[in-house]
Parts: sequence; C-alpha cells; structure tokens
Amino acid sequence: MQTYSLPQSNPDSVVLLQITDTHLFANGSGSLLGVATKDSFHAVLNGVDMAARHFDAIVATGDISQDHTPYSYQRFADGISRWSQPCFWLPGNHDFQPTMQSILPSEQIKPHQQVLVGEHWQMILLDSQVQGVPHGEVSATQLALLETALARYPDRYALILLHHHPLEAGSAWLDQHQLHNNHQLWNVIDKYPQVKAVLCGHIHQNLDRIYHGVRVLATPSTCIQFMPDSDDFALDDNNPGWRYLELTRDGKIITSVHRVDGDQFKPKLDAEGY
Ligand SMILES: Nc1ncnc2c1ncn2[C@@H]1O[C@@H]2COP(=O)(O)O[C@H]2[C@H]1O
Ligand SMILES: [Fe+2]
Repeated sequence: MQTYSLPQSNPDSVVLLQITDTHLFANGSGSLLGVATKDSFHAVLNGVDMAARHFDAIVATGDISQDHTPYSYQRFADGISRWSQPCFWLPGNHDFQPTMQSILPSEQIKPHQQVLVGEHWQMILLDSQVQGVPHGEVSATQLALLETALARYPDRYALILLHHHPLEAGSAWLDQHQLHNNHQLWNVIDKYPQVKAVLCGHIHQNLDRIYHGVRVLATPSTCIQFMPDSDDFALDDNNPGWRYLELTRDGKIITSVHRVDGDQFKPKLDAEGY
C-alpha cells in the first residue's frame, strides 16, 4: 500500500478540512430536493475562504457525485483548486469509482488510502461502497488494509475515515443504510488503542459521539441536510456546512462544524429527489 506523507506546518497540530456529500452533477444547475448542489458547494468553498482558517489538507468523505459523470468529479476538483493543500478522498454509495478515478492523476487529489499526518498521526481512508445500494460494507481487503496500517505504526495516533456511519445515528430510515458489517470494523479498532476517531459522511448532519472509547464524527453535507433522530425520511433546514479537525501532538482532536450564512439553500421536499 502506497503511503503519503503530509508535512506538519505547525509543531503542535495538523488541521484537516472535511468536505462531504457534495452530490455534484455535470449539469451546473443539477439539483437535489431543490438545492443546486454546485451553488451550495461553492457557497461552502467561499465560506471556508471567509473563515480564513489555516488547514493542512482537505478530506472529502464520499458522495462527491450524484450523476456518476466524469465532469461532476471535475467540478469538485475545479472547486478545490483555489487552494494548494492536498486533498484525500474516498467513495460514497453515490460515487462511481471508474469515473471518480478518470480525473486522476491530479496534482491535488491523492489516491492514497494511508497518510502519515505530520509527526504524530496517521489517517486511513476506507472504501465502504457496495455498488448500487445505499448501505455500506467494509470488505475483508479493506479490513486487512486497516489492520496492516495500524500494526505498522503503533506509535501514531490514528484517524479512520469512511463514508458510511459505523453506528446507529438515531434515524431508522437512515440507519438501514449504515455500515452493515460495522461489528467487523469495531473488532479491528478494539485491538488498536491508538485509534482516536472515526470520521464519516453520509448522514448529512453533525454527529459527535464516543463509541467503544473512540470518537465518531459525521459532518453536514455541502448541500441538503437530514433531520437528526427522525425515524422517517425528513430534511433539516440547517444550512450546508463543513468541519475542521485539529489533530494535536498529544492525540487530542479539536473539531468544529461551520455552516454557510443565508437561506438560499433551503430544500424543498416536493422537489426532485434521489
Ligand atoms: N425517503 C427515503 N427513504 C429511504 N432512503 C432514502 C430516502 N431518500 C433517499 N434515501 C436513500 O438514503 C440515502 C442516504 O443518503 P445518501 O445521500 O447516501 O443517499 C440516500 C438515498 O440513497
Ligand atoms: Fe451517502
């Protein structure tokens, strides 16, 4: 497995910017439940620029595309090209990996699944996609890759990234689409105390829990948001957002979710859906 080394610009910590669930289309006016996802994606990019907070890398945790087209991925690449920081991405249930890879190699977007982050951390990006269905599974190959990475660097704190949530988020309609073999992921994690957090997307909402002694974080989409703790499908009128994660030299994670201003990205339930 190829490993990427991300240099540490600040001796005390490394900062990641997480962007997730962009659901982009080739067609610039492509919309999901009434929200033009290119526009909301760019509103998040502009929000990050307004925040003017330093970050060392971008992590994009899946559902980059809604229509599987190569150009939808090019839209993502063009959007983040305003920044020079490297981007690490992984597939969600809506992604189509052949076209996702068709825009690589790219100067900025890296295909690596293992990243040595500064001096004290590593991050491991997993593929939890099951072609054609919304739920996720981590294959034996992905579990072996994770275990190999963790065993290789016992002295580095570990952040595991994947698209699907590896625990019940609290909404029945959504939890049917969680990581179906999450017990197998947790069986591996339980063996490696250096794992500090699991970071995911998919549920289009802010989640921050401790599970098996590990922090589990999910982050708002850059387009529509799902209502937390709702057993039936329900949209939330919270705005699109992003997350910063500061990984400190002593293994702490300082994280915050931020959202765009205004109300131009409120979804419409009766609009065209998934
Ligand atoms: N009304 C619904 N009931 C159940 N699942 C849905 C509904 N609407 C969308 N989904 C699926 O649930 C998934 C959760 O988020 P995704 O964006 O991955 O894609 C979504 C759809 O595949
Ligand atoms: Fe998803």
